[in-house]
Amino acid sequence: MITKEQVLQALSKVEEPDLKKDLVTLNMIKDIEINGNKITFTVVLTTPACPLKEVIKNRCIEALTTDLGEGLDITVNMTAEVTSIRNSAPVLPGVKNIIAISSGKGGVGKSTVTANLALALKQSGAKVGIIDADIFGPSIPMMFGAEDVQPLIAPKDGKNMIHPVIQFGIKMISIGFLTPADNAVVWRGPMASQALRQFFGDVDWGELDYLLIDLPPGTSDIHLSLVQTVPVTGAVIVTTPQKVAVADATKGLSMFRQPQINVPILGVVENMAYFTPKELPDNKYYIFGKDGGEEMAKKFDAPLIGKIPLVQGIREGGDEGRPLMMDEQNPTSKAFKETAERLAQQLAIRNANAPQTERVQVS
Ligand SMILES: Nc1ncnc2c1ncn2[C@@H]1O[C@H](COP(=O)(O)OP(=O)(O)OP(=O)(O)O)[C@@H](O)[C@H]1O
Repeated sequence: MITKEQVLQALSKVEEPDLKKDLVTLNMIKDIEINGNKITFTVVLTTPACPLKEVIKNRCIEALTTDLGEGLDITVNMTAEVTSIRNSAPVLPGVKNIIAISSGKGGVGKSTVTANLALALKQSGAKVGIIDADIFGPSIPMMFGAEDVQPLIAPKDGKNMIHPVIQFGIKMISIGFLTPADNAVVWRGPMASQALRQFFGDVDWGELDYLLIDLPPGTSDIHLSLVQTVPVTGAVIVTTPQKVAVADATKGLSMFRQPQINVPILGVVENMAYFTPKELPDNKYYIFGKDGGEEMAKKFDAPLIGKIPLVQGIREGGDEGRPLMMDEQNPTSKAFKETAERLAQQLAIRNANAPQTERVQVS
């Protein structure tokens, strides 16, 4: 008769390819049931967006067959619980990961990438939120077709809390929901920083796997307010391959790596990496230069997590308030899906290997 111990013994030979430890040590095997030659168990992955789901599943079956023989009836259920190192965080304990999305130069597509990555993560089964931290030029409400929506304000535990707007299954907050768009530009720096702090302290975010922060371009007061307000789990740098964009993105990357800030870089996204006309699908035109983001990632030893093409549908999706990821059949959605998977993967690796980021203290 097959025992639970034998099953665990076999599965302890399967390594999680990213975390480089076996599934049993990582506590990823749950609910083993054995009935004659029928074995059922669950593998709890570190993210529903795990790109290695099938690989891990097949390796489990292989390991069991090798150890316990052919002719087994094996059912592997794959589920996921997003990992977090924020368990005892004083601010937003229900939010597992806070991810800053940053760029150097303006207009490189940071908000577009944020919106589509959020949707790709959500489609994988994760709970996702966005803070539009671009107080001076908020674009998230428009990109999600939610410009006229006003968030609800309701008391919770004796305090008035803002409920995030929920659009396409993503919880979001933006200054654009709270003030008329024309007002935002005249805000002074300290007021903008105060608004950002309120997005953390006065919004009822509930439980989230990933909270994406769409930062303003450059390295601003808002960036510093962010790292002073919450420990940021990691940062993503968005750039086009263009020289000036890469030069500015490098400054952004270096800021997160400064010893007193010390936010891990989860990856670089090269946006507008190439253009492929519909009528010539095999041709690639490098309108903004070639591989600039990739080279930057290499130089700074950061993972390149995606190359997004320049596609009319991406621009149209943004302008029409329905990001391209809402159309899962669109061939370009694959680029965002894969980028989201690599982001989730890098985050799981980061959470397995490094402690909580410290909040930056003002001295
Ligand atoms: N891959 C792409 N293909 C086509 N258009 C794109 C792509 N990425 C972004 N865009 C378009 O480029 C414009 C700028 O994008 P977006 O607003 O996301 O940039 P940003 O870096 O967030 O800008 P800001 O500096 O204002 O914060 C938008 O019109 C958007 O639709």
